[in-house]
Amino acid sequence: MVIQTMNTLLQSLLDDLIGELPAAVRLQRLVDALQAHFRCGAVALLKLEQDHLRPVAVAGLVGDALGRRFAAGEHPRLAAILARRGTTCFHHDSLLPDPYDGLIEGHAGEPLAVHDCMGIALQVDGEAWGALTLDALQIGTFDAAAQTALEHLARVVEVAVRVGRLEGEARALRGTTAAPAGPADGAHDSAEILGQSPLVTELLHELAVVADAELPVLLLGETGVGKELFAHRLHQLSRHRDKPLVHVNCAALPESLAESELFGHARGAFSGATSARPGRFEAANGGTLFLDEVGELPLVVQAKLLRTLQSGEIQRLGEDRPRRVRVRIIAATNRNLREQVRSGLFRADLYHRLSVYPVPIPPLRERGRDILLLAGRFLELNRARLGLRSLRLSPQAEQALLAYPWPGNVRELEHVISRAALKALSRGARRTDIVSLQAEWMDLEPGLAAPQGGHHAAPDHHGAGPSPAPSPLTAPIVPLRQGVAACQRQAITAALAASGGNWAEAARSLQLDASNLHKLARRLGLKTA
Ligand SMILES: Nc1ncnc2c1ncn2[C@@H]1O[C@H](COP(=O)(O)OP(=O)(O)OP(=O)(O)O)[C@@H](O)[C@H]1O
Repeated sequence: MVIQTMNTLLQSLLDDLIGELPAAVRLQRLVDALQAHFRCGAVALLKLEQDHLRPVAVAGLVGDALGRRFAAGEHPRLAAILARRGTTCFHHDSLLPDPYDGLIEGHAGEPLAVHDCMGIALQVDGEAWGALTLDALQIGTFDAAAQTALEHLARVVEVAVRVGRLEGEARALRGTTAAPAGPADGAHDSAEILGQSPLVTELLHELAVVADAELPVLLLGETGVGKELFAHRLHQLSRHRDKPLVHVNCAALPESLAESELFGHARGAFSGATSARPGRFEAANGGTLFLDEVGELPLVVQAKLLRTLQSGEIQRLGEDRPRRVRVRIIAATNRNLREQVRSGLFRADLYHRLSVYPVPIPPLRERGRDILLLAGRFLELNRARLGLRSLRLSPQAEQALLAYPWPGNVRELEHVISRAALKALSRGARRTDIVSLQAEWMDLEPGLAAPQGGHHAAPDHHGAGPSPAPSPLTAPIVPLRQGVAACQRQAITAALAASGGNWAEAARSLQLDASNLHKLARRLGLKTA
């Protein structure tokens, strides 16, 4: 790459500031330009959130780096950078551990070569915003001139962050986004929801739009896709975010107690009711009631729930007096509720009430490289929990994670990484090593087919985990048509994963016409619309 002079660099950064660019793209271009200008291995722009730093744009770091969080207290270099205003430089002989040990792209699993590192704290609107860090694999890259240049360029980065923030606020004021003011500075505004694939970005946008309406929302998706997380997100984005969010796990409510749990009871309403007690509806008054696993609600309770939704009133068990409640309902299920209605397990009228606004949450296998972002988060959590210097994925493990259909979704990914990290230790990895998790430690079933139905029709079972895949010799003989469908499903899922959920790109890689791909995906149950 041509090394730009300071003037041409400033010119192109200013052009980006003036131009209409999504804030995240502007920050990424900035980081790429800094990497080229300083001729360094890696650049990271990190946002300070409470006590940890979250990468919002990186260049030269492995794919999962964006999903990681670096606790300032655990990384003395980052703490030192944050503690002062100017450039902080660590020379190659510094003994302080580097937060990016093992994370530099192209240096998979090797300790970082002796290198220089510098960083600078960033302030926006008079407050600490985060930091910019640069790592070079060549000693002496960050001389006095480079350190001074970083001080000038850090001001441009601060301006870019501020412009992104102001643009976000302006959009919110114009009402082009329903999201309440949040970190609109180009950083991925998703609290703890990780994901940058088109499907997740679209979903977050949809949640922001629907959050403020009083409508009930029905979150649909396979087990472990994050329905609970998205329900919390909806509540946080709603105007009732200062009011309670009450979580009810309908699957854990015994039929005999369900009514009093939801609606409360009067003193003496049943034996053991020694005092009057409000139910979950009253507890959620003014806020949100999250009915998790709503498909498991007993039919008798479904009838009472329907009455409450229709009238906006509840009646405590053993009381005649109705009480008014104002509660926003978010329900979630991994069941196919329409199927449940057909088989008489779920009331059709309640289904219609709850499904005014159904929100399908895409399964992990359709989120492309989000798998690596999430893996990065879980790697970092395990690294800290196990007290390891560095925990990363081998290139083969990365590929294996991207190709696997994830029937248990994000929860399964979390468990796979934790298990593999423990396996690494049991195989003799030392805490001071850069530990690379190997594909074979993940115990991913080869050739496991994706569950049928895609995210629009949630599967009809709970906690689906991977079932063992038979070897070709022991595989049962299946009708050829069924075998071909399984094969097609797998190829489409893999292509979608590789394209980050982009159907046009997936069609190209499968050498299919896009409309034929859509038709085939619908026929295979991978898509409904
Ligand atoms: N996008 C995401 N970013 C970060 N963490 C996630 C994301 N999605 C899911 N998780 C994590 O995955 C785990 C499972 O998520 P959650 O319990 O919300 O799934 P669920 O769909 O409600 O599952 P179930 O249907 O089995 O109840 C949680 O630990 C959650 O924090």
